[in-house]
Amino acid sequence: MKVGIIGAGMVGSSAGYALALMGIAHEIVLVDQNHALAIAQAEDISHAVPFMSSTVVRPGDYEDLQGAGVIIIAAGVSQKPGETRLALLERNTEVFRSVLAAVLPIAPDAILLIASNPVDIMTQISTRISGLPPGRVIGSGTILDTARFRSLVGRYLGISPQSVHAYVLGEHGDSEVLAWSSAKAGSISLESFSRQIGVPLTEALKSEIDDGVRNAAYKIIKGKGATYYGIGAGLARIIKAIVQDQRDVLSVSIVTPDVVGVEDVALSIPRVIGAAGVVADLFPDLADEEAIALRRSAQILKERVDPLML
Ligand SMILES: NC(=O)C1=CN([C@@H]2O[C@H](COP(=O)(O)OP(=O)(O)OC[C@H]3O[C@@H](n4cnc5c(N)ncnc54)[C@H](O)[C@@H]3O)[C@@H](O)[C@H]2O)C=CC1
Ligand SMILES: CC(=O)C(=O)O
Repeated sequence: MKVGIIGAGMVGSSAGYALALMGIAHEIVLVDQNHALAIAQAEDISHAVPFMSSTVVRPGDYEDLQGAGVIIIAAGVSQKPGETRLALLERNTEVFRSVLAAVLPIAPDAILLIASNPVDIMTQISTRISGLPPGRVIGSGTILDTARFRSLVGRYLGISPQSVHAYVLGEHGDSEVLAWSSAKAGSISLESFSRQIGVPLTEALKSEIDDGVRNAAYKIIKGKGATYYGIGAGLARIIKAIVQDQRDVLSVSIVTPDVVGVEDVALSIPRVIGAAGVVADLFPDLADEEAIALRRSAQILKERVDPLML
């Protein structure tokens, strides 16, 4: 499959690098308004290819995205230290209007994979502007937050993050919800697992993990200016599910008809992803306080997105 990446900055290039290492696309085309950057990133990534795969990585213009199966949109501005994702909304909405106007006539059948922040709202705007079915306009949503959650829980419990089955729901942002009540280690509830191995899952420990997940981006951006390796791998993981029609359950954001009583809002819950994009939504069983927090998260997004949908 040909994969297009619009925005060859830190996130777009990291996704390209992860994809090239995984060898799941036969061609990757990098497009950026800074064409010199796209040329340099494509050349640099292509030098990793001989070690791992045979993917062709090249810079291009919008016309070169013709025939792409998936197009990542990672163009726009990113957070400065201390800035929230929602603060990027106006600036990135403008960027998306021009990017979508350029790409949709060239690649009308591509699945759009949105990374730019605030990712849930950019996903909803892209769904509206493109007129594509919601399952074909996928925001990376909380795929990264879920990875952070699994990583921290795995570290505390002394098990592989891949054996931790736990999701972050709602906004990819400050109001996100860690779904502790449905989290499992293997097939065992976290509560039972932690008791059995003698590592009690105290409220203090949960609160520390919550802070580690919710504030990871702020801490990383303060330390190095941006986050990109995690989301780069997450975007590549979503594309793998599409290219290989894997029917994986991943937490991603699409416009959803009803989320705990909030209608038509893009946010993350676990969803089944295959060749056609998102093919099923899964609503986890939640504790009462988690359902209330998810509703609040949905409302926060809805209040920001509704004025843009007029
Ligand atoms: N979804 C997630 O989990 C994450 C999302 N992000 C978001 O991803 C976005 C990109 O972040 P970075 O790559 O760090 O930023 P960056 O500044 O390194 O790259 C952005 C690129 O977009 C390009 N660009 C801007 N306007 C454009 C246009 N109209 N057409 C084509 N290209 C255009 C710029 O030239 C630049 O190369 C930000 O909105 C950031 O907040 C960042 C990390 C995680
Ligand atoms: C920047 C961002 O959205 C993240 O790292 O979660």
